[in-house]
Amino acid sequence: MTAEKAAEKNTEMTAPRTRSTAKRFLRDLSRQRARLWLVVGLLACHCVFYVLAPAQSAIVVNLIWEEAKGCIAAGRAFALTDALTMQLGILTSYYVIQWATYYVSAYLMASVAETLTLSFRERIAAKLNRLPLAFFDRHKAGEVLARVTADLDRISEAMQTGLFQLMMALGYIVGVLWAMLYYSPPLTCVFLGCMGVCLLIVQAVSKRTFAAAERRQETLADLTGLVEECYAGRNVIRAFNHEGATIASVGRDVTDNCEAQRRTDFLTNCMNPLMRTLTRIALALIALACGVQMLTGQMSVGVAQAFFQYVNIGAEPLCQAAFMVNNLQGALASAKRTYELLDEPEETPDPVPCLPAPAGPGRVAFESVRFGYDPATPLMEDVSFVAEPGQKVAIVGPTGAGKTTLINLLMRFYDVQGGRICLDGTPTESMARADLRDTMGMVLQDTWLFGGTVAENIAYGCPGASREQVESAAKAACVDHFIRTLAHGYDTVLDNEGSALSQGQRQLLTIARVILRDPQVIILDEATSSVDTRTEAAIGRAMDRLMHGRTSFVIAHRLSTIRDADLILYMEHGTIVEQGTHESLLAADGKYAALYNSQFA
Ligand SMILES: Nc1ncnc2c1ncn2[C@@H]1O[C@H](COP(=O)(O)OP(=O)(O)OP(=O)(O)O)[C@@H](O)[C@H]1O
Repeated sequence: MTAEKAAEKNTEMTAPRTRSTAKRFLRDLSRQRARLWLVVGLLACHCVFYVLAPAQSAIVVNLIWEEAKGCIAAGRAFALTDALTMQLGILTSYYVIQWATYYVSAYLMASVAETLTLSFRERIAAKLNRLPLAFFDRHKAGEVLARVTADLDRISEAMQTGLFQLMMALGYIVGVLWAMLYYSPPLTCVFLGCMGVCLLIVQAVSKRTFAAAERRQETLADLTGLVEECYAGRNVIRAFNHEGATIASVGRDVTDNCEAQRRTDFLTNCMNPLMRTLTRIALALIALACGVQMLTGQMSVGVAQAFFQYVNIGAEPLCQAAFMVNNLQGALASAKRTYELLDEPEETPDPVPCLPAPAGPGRVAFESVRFGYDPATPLMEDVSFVAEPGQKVAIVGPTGAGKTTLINLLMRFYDVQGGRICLDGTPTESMARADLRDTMGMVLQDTWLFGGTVAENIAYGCPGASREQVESAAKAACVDHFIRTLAHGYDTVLDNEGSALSQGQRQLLTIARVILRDPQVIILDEATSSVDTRTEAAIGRAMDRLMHGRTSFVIAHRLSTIRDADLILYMEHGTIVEQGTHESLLAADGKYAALYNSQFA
């Protein structure tokens, strides 16, 4: 299949999609039907007075013409007659009404557009919270960001320009045709002939514009995703001297976006000169006919100039048609991408009614759990173990063994595909996710701090906590002393996710956050390798305090810290291949013993 045929097929396939997107978009828009009807009413009023103004100007011009001819014949000076003054007053009032109705309707349209954008943003924000983590595994942050920013901005812009102008253009054309038919039906037919040709061209081009605009938004999302990735990985890029390759790949995405933008702009701009030429031909023909009718006395000077004004008013929307169509097609392409995000399959909803999360004591049981990120290729086939209340469970194994996955399932970031996980005898899938997560506290390697004060960051899981509670959590996490050395102590604002803090300091703050939350079950991803020995000792003490009296899961990277664990799970290829205490596993002389001996022998 040639490239042109493929493009043709693509264009044919986009037509039904465009229609269904347009229908859905109109449904969303109709939620503000009262304000929209007001806009339509005001615009109709604006168009009526816009179209009446040339007719009124014909009366004024004819009066001036008659008065001027009378003055020349009588040899007197030109003076404003009462009739002329009154007609001039009426003409001025038409212009004032036109202006006022235009501005009020434009203001209302802007508010309709912004309210719609706001509702899309709210729906997307709520949706992002309901999407499973698998969605975020598949999509780059920048790509999602582009839908929330660039796509929604385009919809808003198109409504305020494209849709608004389209409604106004339709009003002008209807009014102008009515006025033209009143003055001269034959000349109106000339104008209608030109308009028909223009509309055929617009229709042919608009079919292609949707596909072009969709491609433009896609390339923009790819570019945003890549730039976001490069920004986040800037240190690694420099460390590996990959600046050149990175610039080249950004360059490729920029070129793709530029190409898509160029095609969309070309489709818009190529039509304008063509439309102008066609309308100029219509104007020339009409001017010729008006001249002949004036010379034969069939048309007055005032009517001729009014007719000319009507042709201009009617021609302008035709010249702008490509712009309006492009604008609206671009908005539809953006709306389609927004709906795609809103239609993404969500996490399975919490059961109704759901069981309350047990208040304690924190017994966790995995019962024949089966799971795979891709259900077709299971990672875990039959994972079972029990963590008794207050026990420390260490999870060890080579990289990619499934340690993090086990935690992801416990937190219900992903749902199990077989078997079940119970907390104090209650299956976790029978509880609301929020209730389950309330019982758990996580300290990850990937510490996350947000732009706010140190105190706010510690109180993230308990927004109502008092300053005393925050400070005592910080003391328990061995980070109080460090916080007091900061410029504003607990009120120091952390910028850029706390990037000015060291990895160890960030981890101590996240430990304080979990201590304050006081959960039943603790999950620790041990990450002490990147900190100095003093900080490591402080983190170790803080973690011990955190785990004291609570069921805890520790993803251990160094076996020295887990000799005292009540249960050690040794994992490989998603399966627990050995479980027991340190002593029993050493005695069994299996894989754990081999790993331990490789580290300490
Ligand atoms: N979001 C994901 N989507 C698809 N596959 C994943 C995802 N996360 C992990 N995996 C795969 O699942 C397997 C287990 O990964 P997991 O992160 O649980 O290992 P791990 O034992 O925690 O490794 P490490 O010690 O390196 O952190 C790996 O093969 C990994 O490639």
